[in-house]
Amino acid sequence: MDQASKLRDLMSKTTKPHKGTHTVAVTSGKGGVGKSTLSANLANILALNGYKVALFDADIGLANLDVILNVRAEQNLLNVMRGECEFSDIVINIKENLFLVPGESGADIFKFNDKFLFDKFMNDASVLEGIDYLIIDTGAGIGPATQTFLDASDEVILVTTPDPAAITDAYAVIKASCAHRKRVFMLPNNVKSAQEAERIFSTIAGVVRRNVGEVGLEMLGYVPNDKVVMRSIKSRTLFSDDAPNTEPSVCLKDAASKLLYAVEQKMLDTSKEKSFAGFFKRLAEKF
Ligand SMILES: Nc1ncnc2c1ncn2[C@@H]1O[C@H](COP(=O)(O)OP(=O)(O)OP(=O)(O)O)[C@@H](O)[C@H]1O
Repeated sequence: MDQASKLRDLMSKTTKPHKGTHTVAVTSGKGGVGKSTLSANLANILALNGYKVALFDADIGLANLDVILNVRAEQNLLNVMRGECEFSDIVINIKENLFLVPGESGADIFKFNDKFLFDKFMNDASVLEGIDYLIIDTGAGIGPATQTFLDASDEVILVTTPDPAAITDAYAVIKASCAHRKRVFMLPNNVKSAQEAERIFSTIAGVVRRNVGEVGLEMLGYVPNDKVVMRSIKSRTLFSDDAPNTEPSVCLKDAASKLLYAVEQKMLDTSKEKSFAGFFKRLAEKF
């Protein structure tokens, strides 16, 4: 069986009714705050709950997700756009319901505006039409490529740590890249307690209210600083698999439930058709 047929076969084994692909960008103001670790574990939690999930690594310059997931991404979307390989060749099936799509750090992907290859990619991308959640690990900061990924996504999760520089940079992302969004979810990471997470949230929310205006900043939850997280990173495993009952996993499961609830609610009042390939079409139009 060729790779495209294998993927189609995996897509057909579904446990939940497919209601379109929801795209969720995970971003941060500053690098090294845990964005990739939380993206991978959030995707894993959704996959464990029966959703079909693709993780799109848009931060490949600082190659991360393949390391975290302990796989080797030989080629990425850039190779597809150059016509060097097929889309299905780059998709890595990590485990049941979880797929990795190695991307590129930004605009380079869509500089290759060969219409034939783009149309072919759009057609080939239909192998992942059954994906329920596309989680995008974007680059950190306010660069134009990251902004484009945020603009093309349905939801944005902003990760920050208690580090004052990370908080200032998180605010800068909201001001520069999210001022027009109705909703941005905040996910403080590496915190000492729920109270510390709340304090970070109210600080940023206060500054946003005074200076940016109508962005609906919502607390998605928090993840504590915990050696379980560090241990799983070192052993290249996911803490949500290794230690499902520890505080980081339980907290991230709570955040995932909140995300699912918010997305389901939004679906009730929008008829916008969402598809896996549709996200890349939106992205290409924006670049
Ligand atoms: N909750 C946590 N508890 C303990 N350590 C953590 C936690 N979250 C992240 N870390 C540490 O932070 C490091 C950086 O995490 P990660 O690579 O996910 O960050 P990132 O924001 O994606 O970085 P980059 O900007 O390079 O993409 C990890 O190696 C880990 O040691």
